[in-house]
Amino acid sequence: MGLPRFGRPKGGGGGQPSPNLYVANCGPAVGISYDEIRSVFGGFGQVKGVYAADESGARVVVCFDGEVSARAALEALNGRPCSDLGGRSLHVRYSVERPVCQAKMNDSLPVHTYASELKIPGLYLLHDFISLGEEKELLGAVDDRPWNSLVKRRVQHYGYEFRYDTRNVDANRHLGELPSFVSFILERISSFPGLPCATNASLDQLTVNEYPVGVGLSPHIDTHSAFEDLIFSLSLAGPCIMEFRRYLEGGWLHKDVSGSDGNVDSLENTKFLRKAICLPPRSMLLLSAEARYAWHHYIPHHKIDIVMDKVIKRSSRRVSFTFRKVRTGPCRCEFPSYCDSQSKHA
Ligand SMILES: O=C(O)CCC(=O)C(=O)O
Ligand SMILES: [Fe+2]
Repeated sequence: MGLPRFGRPKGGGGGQPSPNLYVANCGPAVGISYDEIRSVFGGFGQVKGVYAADESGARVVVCFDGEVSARAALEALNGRPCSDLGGRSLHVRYSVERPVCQAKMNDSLPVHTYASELKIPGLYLLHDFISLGEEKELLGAVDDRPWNSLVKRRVQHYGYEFRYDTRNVDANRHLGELPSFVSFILERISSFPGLPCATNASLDQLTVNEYPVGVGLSPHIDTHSAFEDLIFSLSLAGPCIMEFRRYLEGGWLHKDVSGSDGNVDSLENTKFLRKAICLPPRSMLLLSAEARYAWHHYIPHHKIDIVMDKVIKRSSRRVSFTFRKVRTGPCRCEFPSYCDSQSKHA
């Protein structure tokens, strides 16, 4: 389920009477829970539901079972500080039902919890891959080391440097072994169901990304010729939503050309399938097969995410550890239209 199909009325005034109210300055982002909202509006009649009106977390739609209750609530609560809702002044108007197509466009994508729900071959997510104590140690270790600042986020590279201008690595410039503070992760990676035992030993490149609150990552496929089949990403500190897009016409040439860290989405007008998953802290994501080679991954630039109709405020930075194996020969995957090694234009 996404957002309800009710939006903000156009123009001034309270709008056309309706059982549904659009209430601004109210919601989880300003410290008011849906239960509190339901309880206050419930004083005027039966409330059928309270929903996020948009992704702000500060605007809701309250649906009553009839117009009489909605009118009573609007007249009593609009423009006055409400002591039961933290003394906030609510802006209340009648809500209008949006046409289906508009509702669909504005709807947030359903966000799944388990990788199997996305039905993308080769996508896996293990929750609680590390403990709270281990997470703290990993964060301490990277915070003790120098970060490189990109435009919007900071990074550290181990093993080989990842170059954002070429979206590749220089396989001839080995920076050294992966640091000892990640040894236990590499060992645990061999517990991933169905992987060859030697996988952990072969991973030789680590990128640590630190995303401030609200910062995401442009849609991309990790360059086929740069890395082998398996890409592991461990999430720490804060959660994020990761979206996967399968562009119907493929083509590695369409990749994000925004350079080091820009937000340019050069794929906007192309048709694509979209699926989304929540990556909680301490979870390990694995991209392999089709998920690695044919689906773009993307972290939307949001301060608020909606997961299972709940508004989740991103309140902490997210730090990710991405483990890969640098490729030394050309890629021979089964997805040539996404592959820089196999494209005629490469
Ligand atoms: O932050 C992540 O989990 C993903 C990072 C990523 O996709 C990349 O570095 O290519
Ligand atoms: Fe990536």
